[in-house]
Amino acid sequence: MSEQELKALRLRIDSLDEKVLELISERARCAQEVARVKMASLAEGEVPVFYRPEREAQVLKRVMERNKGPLGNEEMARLFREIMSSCLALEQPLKVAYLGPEGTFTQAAAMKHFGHAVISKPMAAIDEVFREVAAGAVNFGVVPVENSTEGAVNHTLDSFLEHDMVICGEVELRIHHHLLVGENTKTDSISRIYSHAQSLAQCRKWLDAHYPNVERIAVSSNAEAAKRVKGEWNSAAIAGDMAAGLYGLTRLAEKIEDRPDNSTRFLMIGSQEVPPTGDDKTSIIVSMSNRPGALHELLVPFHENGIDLTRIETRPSRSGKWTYVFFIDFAGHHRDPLVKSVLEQISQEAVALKVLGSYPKAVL
Ligand SMILES: C=C(O[C@@H]1C=C(C(=O)O)C=C[C@H]1O)C(=O)O
Repeated sequence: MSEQELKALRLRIDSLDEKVLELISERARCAQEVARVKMASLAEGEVPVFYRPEREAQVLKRVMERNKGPLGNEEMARLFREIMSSCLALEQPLKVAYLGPEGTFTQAAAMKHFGHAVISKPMAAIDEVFREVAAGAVNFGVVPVENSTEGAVNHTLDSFLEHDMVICGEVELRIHHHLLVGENTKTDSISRIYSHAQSLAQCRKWLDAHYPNVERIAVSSNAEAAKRVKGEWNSAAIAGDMAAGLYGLTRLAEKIEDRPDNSTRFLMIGSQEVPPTGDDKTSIIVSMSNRPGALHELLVPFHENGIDLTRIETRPSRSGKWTYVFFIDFAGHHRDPLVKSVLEQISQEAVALKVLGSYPKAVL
């Protein structure tokens, strides 16, 4: 390609960038107008709601449907995710608490869902994320809820039993783990490997094959593991890209998770009810009396009404020995007439039924 051709193309890019810049600014001004209209139409004492997850899901879906390439749908949606995040921050910067410290997969999930224009606050434990949201110190919290290799995150499920929270969204993240070492690590004399228990479990076979005799030490998070390695010459950490970057560690081995599709699902928790988008999920907690056929009775209404159950999990109820609660996720919104009637049928048989929230299915 000649210099001449390159120069012409760069001029074209400059002129396109000017148009993109102007259009983004116009979009941002529109978002400011939306804020003005929302404020003007408030009733006495009503609190304005700036963040609309159902609208954001629709915007991203529309972008993906209309995208003709060459950028892929996910890539394009990611760019629009950031534009919306910045536009919303003009209306109101969201405050989001997540399971920290900085560099955790939960932080990456928070950024994937809300974009980078949020004020994010790392918390030391899942329960603290719930408490921070309940106290009103942040608008939303982000917590892991299940992993495709290791199953439920029980701390999160149990926290739902203790706090009144509304689930406002979900996001899924592919989890890639690396074996990380610091500048001073003697790589041939590694005697301990730090990571979160979930990550150690997700890499169990790889560790058995490559480091069978090395001590595996579970710490509070992958980011904490990465932090420890920085100051030790004989240890390594299993963690992801964010933690590696944050603590300046290098990858001794990449993508060491046992299952290549290893993914974690995260929930956004808050106090805001989300209206239907037409492609939603609902999460409920149900406790049934301890008698034969109780689980069957719970599931029949879903089957009879053709409602797709996406997940069912059992936890001790904490209100009696050997009594249980069921966490159930299914397709649909609790305001859909069909879902409403299913929930009514269940509540007739159940000891207790609580809708944790209906929210758009993960778009990104
Ligand atoms: C602009 C709005 O407010 C926020 C910003 C959005 C955007 O930038 O597209 C979408 C939904 C809201 O989170 C709106 O409610 O439409």
